[in-house]
Amino acid sequence: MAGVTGRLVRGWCPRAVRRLSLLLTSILQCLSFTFLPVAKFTQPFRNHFGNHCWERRNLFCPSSSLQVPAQLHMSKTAMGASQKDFESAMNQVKLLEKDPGNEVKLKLYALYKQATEGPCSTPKPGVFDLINKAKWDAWNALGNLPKETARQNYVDLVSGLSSSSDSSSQVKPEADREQAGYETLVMTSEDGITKIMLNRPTKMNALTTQMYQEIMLALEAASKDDSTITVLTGNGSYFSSGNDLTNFTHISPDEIEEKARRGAILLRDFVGCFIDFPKPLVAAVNGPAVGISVTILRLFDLVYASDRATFHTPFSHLGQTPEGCSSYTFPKLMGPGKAAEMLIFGKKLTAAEACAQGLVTEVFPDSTFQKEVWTRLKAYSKLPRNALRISKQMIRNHEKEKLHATNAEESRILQERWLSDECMNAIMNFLSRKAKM
Ligand SMILES: CCCCCC/C=C/C(=O)SCCNC(=O)CCNC(=O)[C@H](O)C(C)(C)COP(=O)(O)OP(=O)(O)OC[C@H]1O[C@@H](n2cnc3c(N)ncnc32)[C@H](O)[C@@H]1OP(=O)(O)O
Repeated sequence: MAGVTGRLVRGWCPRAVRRLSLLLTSILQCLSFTFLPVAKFTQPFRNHFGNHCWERRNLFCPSSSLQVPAQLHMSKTAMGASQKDFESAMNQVKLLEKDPGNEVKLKLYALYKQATEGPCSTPKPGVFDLINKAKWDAWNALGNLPKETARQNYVDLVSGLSSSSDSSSQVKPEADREQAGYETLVMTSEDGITKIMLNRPTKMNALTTQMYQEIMLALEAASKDDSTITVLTGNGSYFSSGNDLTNFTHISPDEIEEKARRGAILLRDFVGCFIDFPKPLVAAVNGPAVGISVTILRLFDLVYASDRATFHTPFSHLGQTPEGCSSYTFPKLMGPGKAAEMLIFGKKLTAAEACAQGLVTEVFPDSTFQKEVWTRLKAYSKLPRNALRISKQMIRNHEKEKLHATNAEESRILQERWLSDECMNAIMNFLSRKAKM
C-alpha cells in the first residue's frame, strides 16, 4: 500500500495531494467496522467467523462464568438486595424476550461491574476503541457507588425490565411492534411478518458500516422471532443506493490495509447472513437498487419490485468487482452474456427487464405496490410456518456450500480492489462530483 501511496503522491500538485490525502484518509471506512457507535456495542460479542450467533449473555452478565466474590454472599439487608436476588436478576436478564436496547444494556453492564468489582480502576480504552470506551465510561460514571447499592440498582433495573417485558408479551401477536435499538433501520413485526426497513431516505438508503451491522443484527433477531416471513424494504424513493461511498473517508494511510482486511470480513459476514437465513426472505424493492442491494437479491426467496425500480451494478465504474455471490448466481440465473452486461459493463435494468431475467419475481405498478405486496405477503404468512421454513431450506441447501465459497472469494478479491488506484480514483470522483457542479 505504501508503494501505491508513494507512486500516487509523487508528481501530484499540492491540491491533488490534498485530495489524495482525503481519499486515503477515507478509503474503506467500510473497513472501520469496529468503529461502531456506542449504540452497537454488542458487536464484540459476535463470532465473526462462526455461525452468526450472538452471545448476548456475556453482555448482560459479563461474568456469568465468573466466581462471585465471597463478600457478596450476604443476606438482604436494609441496604438492599441479597446475593440471591442479584443472581436471580442475572438469570432474569438472560431470559428477557425483548432486547432492552443498548442504553439499558450499558447501565446493566456498569452496575454489574460496580457490584462485583467496585469502582472502575481499569485503564481507559483508547479513543478509537469506541465500544469498550462506552462500557468503561458507563462503569466509571458510577464513581464510588457502594457495591451493595449497585447490586440493588441492578436488581431494580432488571425487575422493571421483566415487568415491562411481561406486559409486552401480553400484547396480541398481531400488534405492530417496533423493535427498539436500531438507528438506521425500522424493524416491525405484524401479522406473522417481520419487516426490516432501511431508513436513510435522504441518502437513498446508502449502506453505512453501522447499517450493515444493524441489518445483520435484525436478521439474527428475525431468524429467531415467531414470524413466518421476513421482508427487507427501503424507506423513501430508493430501495438502496448500495454501499455508502462516504464509508471511504477518514482513514489514515497506515490503516488502509488493515481496514480493507476487516472490510472483507464484514462483507463476507454480511452476505453470509443472507445465505444462511433460515426462513422465507422477501425483498420489497420499492425503488431503484444499486450495487450490493442488487446482488444480494438472488439470495432472497421472493423479490417483488415496483415498476419504478431499476437494478444497477456499476462495479467497474467504481474500480470494484462483483459481490453478494453475483459472480456465481447471476450467470447461472440469466446466462453469462446478460450477467456480463450487468456485472462487467454496469448496464442498468428496468424492473420489467430484471423480471424477464429472473432476478425479480413480480413487478407491481408503483401506485399499488405497497397494497398489493403486503396483501400477498399477509396471505402467505398464514401458511404453516414450519413447512415454509423446511421447503426454503430444501431449495437453498443444494448450493449453500458453493455460495459460501463464492462469497469468500469475492470478499478476498474486493479487499485487493479497495487498495487499487482505480478504486481510489473512482470514489474520489464521486465524492468530488458536487464540488464540480
Ligand atoms: C461491507 C460491505 C462492503 C461494500 C461492498 C461493496 C459494495 C459495492 C456497492 O454497493 S457499489 C455501489 C455504490 N453506490 C453507488 O455507486 C451509488 C452512488 N450514488 C449515486 O450514484 C447517486 O447518488 C444516485 C444515483 C444513487 C442518486 O442520484 P440523485 O437522485 O441525483 O441523488 P443524489 O446523488 O443527490 O443523492 C442524494 C444524497 O444521497 C447521497 N448518496 C446517494 N447514494 C450514496 C452512496 N451510495 N454513498 C454515499 N452517499 C450517497 C448523495 O451524496 C446525496 O447526499 P447529499 O445530499 O449530497 O448530502
